[in-house]
Amino acid sequence: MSKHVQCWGVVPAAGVGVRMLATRPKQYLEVAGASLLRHSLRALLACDDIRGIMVAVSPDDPRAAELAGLARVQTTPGGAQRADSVLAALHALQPLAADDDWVLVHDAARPCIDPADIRRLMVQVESSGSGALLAEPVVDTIKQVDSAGRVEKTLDRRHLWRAQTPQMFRLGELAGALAGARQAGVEVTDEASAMEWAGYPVMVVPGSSRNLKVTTPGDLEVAAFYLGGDAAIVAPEA
Ligand SMILES: Nc1ccn([C@@H]2O[C@H](COP(=O)(O)OP(=O)(O)OP(=O)(O)O)[C@@H](O)[C@H]2O)c(=O)n1
Ligand SMILES: C[C@](O)(CO)[C@H](O)COP(=O)(O)O
Repeated sequence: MSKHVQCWGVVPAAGVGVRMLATRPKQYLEVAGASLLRHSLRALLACDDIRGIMVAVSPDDPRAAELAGLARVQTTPGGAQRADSVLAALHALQPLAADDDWVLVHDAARPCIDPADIRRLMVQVESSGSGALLAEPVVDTIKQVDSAGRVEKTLDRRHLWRAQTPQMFRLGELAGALAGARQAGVEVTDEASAMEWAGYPVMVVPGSSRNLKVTTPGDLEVAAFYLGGDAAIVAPEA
């Protein structure tokens, strides 16, 4: 990153993890000796160019205390939807950062991200000047299906990519796009969708399939494989 424009991290970690069917929000499940959230933070913290990281956490969850004292990490209350949590974290960063600064938004639920892939995204964004996200080309044949289960058509996979995180945009533009989408009632499931909606160019940078989002119990086993450890079975809490 150039000297005057800084780079920050935002980690949405305020979800409930309904699809994980666990006894605690999935970002606090342990794999290979650390929570998913800690693995995700570790990868971002390995990038020296990231000045600081704002983590959006559930205000009611005492587990967020596990982040206390971590250098370069601060927390702020998240919101009802992922986009609300990201916007809350951007607002919390605004007193520390400039609108032109870059922000890398990375899901707490993507613990297997390789710091080398984060750096590749940063280099690409710096050289092109356009915001970008890590993404994976689709390798399957994809069907568009109607509500009755009838195939309408087969999509051209040469133009289809699976969005991952980190997603990297300028702080002011991203905050404006997310706030605008919310005000217009447009539901966005990632930062790139808000930026597309607001009319900004967005590029993809090829990522790796190891950067999976841990969504269901089976994903935890895959994450444990990549992180080189066991996935803890979380017993119901007293
Ligand atoms: N209100 C929300 C919802 C999600 N997230 C975060 O966004 C990331 C990706 O979201 P997802 O995988 O959908 O997480 P959950 O919403 O927790 O999962 P589910 O939909 O199964 O409840 C996760 O790190 C999650 O903690 C968040 O910060 N605030
Ligand atoms: C941001 C994301 O991880 C990109 O794949 C994804 O959109 C998260 O949202 P979801 O709740 O799983 O739809």
